[in-house]
Amino acid sequence: TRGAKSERLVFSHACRERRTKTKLLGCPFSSFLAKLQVYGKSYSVPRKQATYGDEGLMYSFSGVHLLATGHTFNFVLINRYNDGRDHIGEHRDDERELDPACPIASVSLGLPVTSFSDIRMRELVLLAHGSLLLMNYPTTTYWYHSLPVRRKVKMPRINLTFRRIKKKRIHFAKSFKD
Ligand SMILES: O=C(O)CCC(=O)C(=O)O
Ligand SMILES: [Fe+2]
Repeated sequence: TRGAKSERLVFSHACRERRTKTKLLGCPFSSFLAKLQVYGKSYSVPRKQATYGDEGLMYSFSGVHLLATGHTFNFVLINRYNDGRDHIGEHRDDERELDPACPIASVSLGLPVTSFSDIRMRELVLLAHGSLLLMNYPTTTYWYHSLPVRRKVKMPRINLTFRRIKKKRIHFAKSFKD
């Protein structure tokens, strides 16, 4: 549990709200503003950036060099919750085909009222519209979470979870189809 907690990385609008007890423990974003060069002049990049890609790959623009963190996703699961009656029960994303070394990146779009809870740590996280929740190992294996039914909610919400599925399983799925 301690390990799971210290590994969890959260970045969302929710982090700045008092309603969540979850602390901003770390962020995959650069801690400094990079300098870019435009027509020989140096400017601070007016935003934070994070990279995902094959380890060692680098993307450079205007004198800024972004090195990939080594995490790549090969699968995205899109959940559409039509209204507050659609929900997901308590679960862990610990399926065997998921590569546990790869974080799960969860992007929430739509109604910002949805909460995400850990049953053992009793934490509530507000997943705001546009928020990114990054679940690092071992969070994915140990962290229970759910979206309970909210009968008063009439608006839809979409959630995208970017994951990495082990290649072996992909081959298995292909041969199963044939
Ligand atoms: O919709 C969400 O925020 C959670 C989705 C989820 O936990 C899952 O698909 O495994
Ligand atoms: Fe999940």
